Amino acid sequence: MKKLEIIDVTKYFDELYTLENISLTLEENQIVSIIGPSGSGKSTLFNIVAGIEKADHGKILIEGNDYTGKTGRVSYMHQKDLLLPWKTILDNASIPLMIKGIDKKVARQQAAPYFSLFGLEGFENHYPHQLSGGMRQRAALLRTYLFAKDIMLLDEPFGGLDAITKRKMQQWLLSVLKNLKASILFITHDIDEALFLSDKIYVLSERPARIKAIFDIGIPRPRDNSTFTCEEFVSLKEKILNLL
Ligand SMILES: Nc1ncnc2c1ncn2[C@@H]1O[C@H](COP(=O)(O)OP(=O)(O)OP(=O)(O)O)[C@@H](O)[C@H]1O
Repeated sequence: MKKLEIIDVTKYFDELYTLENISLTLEENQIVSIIGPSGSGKSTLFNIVAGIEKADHGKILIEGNDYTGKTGRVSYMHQKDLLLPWKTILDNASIPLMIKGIDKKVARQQAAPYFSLFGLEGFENHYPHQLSGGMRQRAALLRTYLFAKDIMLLDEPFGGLDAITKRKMQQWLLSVLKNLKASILFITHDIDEALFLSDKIYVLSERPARIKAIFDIGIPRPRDNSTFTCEEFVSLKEKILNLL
């Protein structure tokens, strides 16, 4: 099933031509990555999907319904985790439920069962500064997930992490997705990351961003460390590198 369709989206910021006829499809339970040069318009595209920014032309369909310009349907996580430093991890995770009008106590009760799946069990009452970088990102991912469980927009969620933590987080994300039904649109500058995680990769051009190429990633799952050196991975990586 098509969870999300971006149809022919064009965007100008005054004279600045940013997105040119972008169309993209995210199927249910897929991870689709977007790779493109800095400043090409990837975050702008996410803002349009989230309804925060208006497109000059084009549509956003979610499960076939028109969500162009509407907020609140998909969850969205930025590179900087933005956990509130004065709130515990449990209270941070409860925020999206409270935004939806759920009482604080009930929100905590609903968020708590996810802590073990997100590798945060025992840290419910800790504050963000007491957690490692990877744990903070998992907490931010949990908070994002609790806002809208089925469609998540992740804008370089592991961009600020060291290489080893990043690799662990990618593996963790794939394993956790076996238990959570979620469709993910993922922005990254990291080709290895895109290839490791994705079912499909869209490569964007310099601004105005056009779709330069679309790759279906048939690398078998489950993926593990050996994925990074398999023939298909290496050959796709070379093709993408040549496009950027
Ligand atoms: N609100 C805005 N007003 C004017 N220009 C904007 C606005 N938001 C973004 N831009 C411009 O649009 C272009 C695309 O920005 P955007 O942040 O979407 O790129 P990006 O591909 O996400 O970049 P990066 O990979 O560096 O995060 C940039 O030139 C940026 O300066």
